[in-house]
Amino acid sequence: MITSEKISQIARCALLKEINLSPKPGLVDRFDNGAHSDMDHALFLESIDAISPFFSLFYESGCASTSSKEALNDLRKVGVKCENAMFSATNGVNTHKGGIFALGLLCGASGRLISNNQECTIENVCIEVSRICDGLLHNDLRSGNERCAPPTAGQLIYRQYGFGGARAEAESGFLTVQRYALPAYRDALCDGYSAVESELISLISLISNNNDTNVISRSGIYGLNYAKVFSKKALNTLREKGFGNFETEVSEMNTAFISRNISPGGSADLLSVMLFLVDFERYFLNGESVC
Ligand SMILES: CC(C)(COP(=O)(O)OP(=O)(O)OC[C@H]1O[C@@H](n2cnc3c(N)ncnc32)[C@H](O[C@H]2O[C@H](COP(=O)(O)OP(=O)(O)OP(=O)(O)O)[C@@H](O)[C@H]2O)[C@@H]1O)[C@@H](O)C(=O)NCCC(=O)NCCS
Ligand SMILES: Nc1ncnc2[nH]cnc12
Repeated sequence: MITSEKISQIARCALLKEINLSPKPGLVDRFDNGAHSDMDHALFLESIDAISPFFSLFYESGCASTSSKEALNDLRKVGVKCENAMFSATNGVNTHKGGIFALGLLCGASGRLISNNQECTIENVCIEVSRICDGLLHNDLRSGNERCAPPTAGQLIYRQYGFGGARAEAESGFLTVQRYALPAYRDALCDGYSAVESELISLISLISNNNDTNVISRSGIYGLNYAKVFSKKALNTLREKGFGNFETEVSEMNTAFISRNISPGGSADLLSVMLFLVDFERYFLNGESVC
């Protein structure tokens, strides 16, 4: 398979694994629609089909770029077209805006690494995303620099609380994923949990650490703190009482999140990022078969 197709397959696979992971608190999954009245599992599959053809375009755009700094503008042009395709497929529902942004950057950064013969490690691809996004938070969100009117939820939350959301995660080289989700995933696999169980543990560790602007826009700072505290408690339950009790607590968290309109969509996007990174390194560095 040619490289752009493989990158595209890894990105699509990350989105499919995320949406199929069930149960997930407050999020759409195979069991229910979480805190959402306008989305369901089938809509996410339609959205993934609409987005997938763009992943090879992000990759090729990264390959063609002459510097990290220059790459962002071209990637964003592909990103806007991809967002439009998503909105047409979902009748205007925002299923994957954050996911397109994060995975589009990762596909573009992969193109830059591979075309420059750099080693395909998780660390290198995250450093490249960080270089591509250098200055993004300041340039997009500093007062007077906003890219669109009316301001988006992300822009308003940055002004009010200073949380940088999807942009800050990308500009940091996905630090929240590297610091919390990946170690949780690897530890869980080492402890003998299945890949899917390990994905759920990673998601809960993301929710307990991520300043998800999607949670804040739907349920305020109260909702963010509630989500963090509840997911920390579930991780303690996992350590003290094992996976069965943890899974029961995740189901209780789902009911509690739904009644408070909490949807950790940013953490779902970061789970997709982690899944992309794991398969990217397994395939391109270690030569393992993935997806
Ligand atoms: C730079 C872009 C991300 C655009 O940013 P923008 O300012 O337009 O949007 P934000 O409000 O900043 O949020 C973007 C999405 O990022 C996800 N997210 C939030 N916090 C984090 C985080 N800490 N880490 C990672 N990702 C994060 C989140 O996406 C998920 O939630 C969406 C579903 O939410 P939902 O509440 O159901 O739907 P909404 O439409 O938001 O509200 P309702 O009306 O339904 O109540 C879903 O997309 C998930 O993926 C945030 O939504 C980037 O998109 C970009 O550059 N785009 C190109 C166009 C462009 O340049 N735009 C710049 C501004 S015009
Ligand atoms: N499974 C999911 N449910 C709701 N919002 C999301 N954003 C990304 N994945 C999501």
